[in-house]
Amino acid sequence: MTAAISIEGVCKTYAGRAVLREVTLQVPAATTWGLVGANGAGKTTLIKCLLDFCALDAGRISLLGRPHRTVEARRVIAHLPENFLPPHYLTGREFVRYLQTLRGIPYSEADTQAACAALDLDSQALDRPARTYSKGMTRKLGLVACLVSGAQLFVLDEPMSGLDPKARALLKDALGRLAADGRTVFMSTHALADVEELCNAMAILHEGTLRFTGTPAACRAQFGAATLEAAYLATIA
Ligand SMILES: Nc1ncnc2c1ncn2[C@@H]1O[C@H](COP(=O)(O)OP(=O)(O)OP(=O)(O)O)[C@@H](O)[C@H]1O
Repeated sequence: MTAAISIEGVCKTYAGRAVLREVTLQVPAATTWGLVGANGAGKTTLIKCLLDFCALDAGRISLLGRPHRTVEARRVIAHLPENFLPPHYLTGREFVRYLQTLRGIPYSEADTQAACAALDLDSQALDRPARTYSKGMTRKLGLVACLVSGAQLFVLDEPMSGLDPKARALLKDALGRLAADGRTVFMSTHALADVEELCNAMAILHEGTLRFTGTPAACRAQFGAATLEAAYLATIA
C-alpha cells in the first residue's frame, strides 16, 4: 500500500547548523500519527520540508506516492500552520470561501456551519473580520478550513494549541471521524496524552534525529515505562 507520507534521508541545515539529520519515516495511509519532540527539535522544519515550504539539502519526500514538489501532491493536503494567521481583513466566511476557491471546490455554507459546530466556533463569527477573533477562535477558523477541505492528508502543527478544553475534546472527536473515514492525520504535538488517545503511531524527533517510531504502547514497552511521558523522557535521555 502506498504510504501517505514517505520521507527518505531528509537533511536540512539552517545557517550551517543541521536541523534535520537523515530523517526517514513512512506514514501509512489511513493512520493518525503524532510527531513529538522538544522545543527546537525540528518538528516544524520537517513539516515545512514535506509541504515544500523550504528546500531539502538532501533526501526525498513523497505524499500519497507523488513527489512532494508537484501540484498533484499538494492538492491532497490540508495544513494548519503552527502560527496560523488568516488575512486580517477577510471575514471568517470569506477566508474559508477563498481557500475552497484555491482548491477548486465549491464553498458550502452547510459544511462550513457544521465544521464550526464541530469545533464550537460560533458561526456568527464567520460574518466578522478575522482581526476581531481571539487566539483560540483564529485557531478554530484554521481548523474549520481544514475540515471542509475534503483533503486526504491532514498536516497539523500543534492543532490543540490555544484551544479551550471543550474545543480540544471536540477536535479529538473530529480527528477520530477523519481517521474513521480513512484519512491520514500527521500532527505535531507536545500533548503526549493526546498521542496516547488519538494516534496509531508516533515519531519522536530529538535534535534533528528520529529517536523512535512505532506505537505509543511499543514506546512504553521499550523502556518498561508506566506512562508515555516517562518513555518519551527515556527516549531523549
Ligand atoms: N528559518 C530559520 N532560520 C534559521 N533557523 C531556523 C529557521 N527555522 C527554524 N530554525 C531553527 O531550527 C531548529 C528547529 O526549529 P523548529 O521550529 O523546527 O522546532 P520545533 O520542533 O517545531 O520546535 P517547537 O516545539 O518549539 O515549535 C531551531 O533551532 C530553530 O531555531
